[in-house]
Amino acid sequence: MSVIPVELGGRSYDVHVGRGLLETLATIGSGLKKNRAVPLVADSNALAHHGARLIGGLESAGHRVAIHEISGGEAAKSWSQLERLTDWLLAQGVERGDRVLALGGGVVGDLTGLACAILKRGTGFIQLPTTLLAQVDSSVGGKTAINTSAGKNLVGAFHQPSLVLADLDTLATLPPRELRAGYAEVLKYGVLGDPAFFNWLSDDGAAVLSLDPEALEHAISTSIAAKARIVAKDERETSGRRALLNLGHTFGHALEAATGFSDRLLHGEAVALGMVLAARYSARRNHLSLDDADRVTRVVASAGLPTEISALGLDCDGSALTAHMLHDKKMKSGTLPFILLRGIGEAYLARDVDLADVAQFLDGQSQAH
Ligand SMILES: NC(=O)c1ccc[n+]([C@@H]2O[C@H](COP(=O)([O-])OP(=O)(O)OC[C@H]3O[C@@H](n4cnc5c(N)ncnc54)[C@H](O)[C@@H]3O)[C@@H](O)[C@H]2O)c1
Ligand SMILES: O=C(O)C(=O)C[C@@H](O)[C@H](O)[C@H](O)COP(=O)(O)O
Ligand SMILES: [Zn+2]
Repeated sequence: MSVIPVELGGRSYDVHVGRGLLETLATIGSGLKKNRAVPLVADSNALAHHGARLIGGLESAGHRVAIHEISGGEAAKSWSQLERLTDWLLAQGVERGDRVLALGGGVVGDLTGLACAILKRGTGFIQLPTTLLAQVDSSVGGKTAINTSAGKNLVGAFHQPSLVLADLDTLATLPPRELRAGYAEVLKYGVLGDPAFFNWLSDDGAAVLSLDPEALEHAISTSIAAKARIVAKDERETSGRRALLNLGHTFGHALEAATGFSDRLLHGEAVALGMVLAARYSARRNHLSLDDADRVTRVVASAGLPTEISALGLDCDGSALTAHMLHDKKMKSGTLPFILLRGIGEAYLARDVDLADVAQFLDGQSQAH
């Protein structure tokens, strides 16, 4: 078991990583109240597989639990689900000092986090991530959001949880495709800032994907620690440091929009392909060697993640993809910075990228393979 602090002054919290954690929630200083039922917002699959351990542990400690179930992936990050959830939390009589539990992947975490950010202008919540992606990324750092018809995560807030429990036992029931999608965000930490981690993943990534206990814990703890360090320095993405966590996302979010936020392309898959595109675009600008761009492509491909736009069967061209990027939250004074690479482990913010050139590059990518 390891405990990784996220240092944010008065809003600091710990991320616990280990096995059998869900059943111990009530005993690890979680601040849950006993005067009314603990509100649990749960992904339906996570609830079916792991709810009993969590609820059993809470009930043995004298808590009652009220459950709000959410089903259905990315589509649940919507205004209608946000309204349903906030109405339910109000009906439960939730107070600001309570702790709402979010059990599930990034979808439930993002939705619950946003509901808690706006409920009574700020209500406490605890992240109980049950996907690899949520454990290494979305449960940490306080970005919360829903999607709108204009694009991805366009309505949201920064709202930190008070505790995160990443229970590795939950990953045993995760579909292989979801595990690979989460692995894309693990790879991201190596590509953006940690060449030794990238090399380790290139050599031992298969052990992570086969849920080897030691490899898994190392990959997850290293990823969380990397994210915690960045978030502690730039919580609200103002200095440019946190924007590096967006590596692969400028391309990725546009691809998610182009595929209608559907199961055709999961968020992690879009990030994987987006990282490959960021590496190839960096090479096009002669900032990254072709050899390093190929290394990124190979490590993504060897995890069974997508590396070619052409395989998506999109019916839109490069300029349609760059049009989606115009809503990107990094946009400043009409210019969109891109996270590009000078080397593996050396991401930087490029503020001089011409979107017309990106569109041309994307057209080339769609035809190249
Ligand atoms: N806030 C952030 O910083 C941040 C970071 C990265 C990603 N995200 C967001 O996270 C979302 C993606 O999250 P995700 O990949 O976890 O997807 P998800 O929440 O949709 O979960 C993926 C699938 O796994 C199922 N599932 C969850 N836990 C399970 C378990 N233990 N066993 C079996 N099935 C299980 C779910 O029902 C769902 O079908 C995207 O919306 C993305 O934008 C946010
Ligand atoms: O925590 C961050 O910062 C990230 O950028 C992590 C990303 O993996 C995540 O997908 C995030 O939600 C994207 O943020 P957005 O600001 O581009 O919506
Ligand atoms: Zn992401």
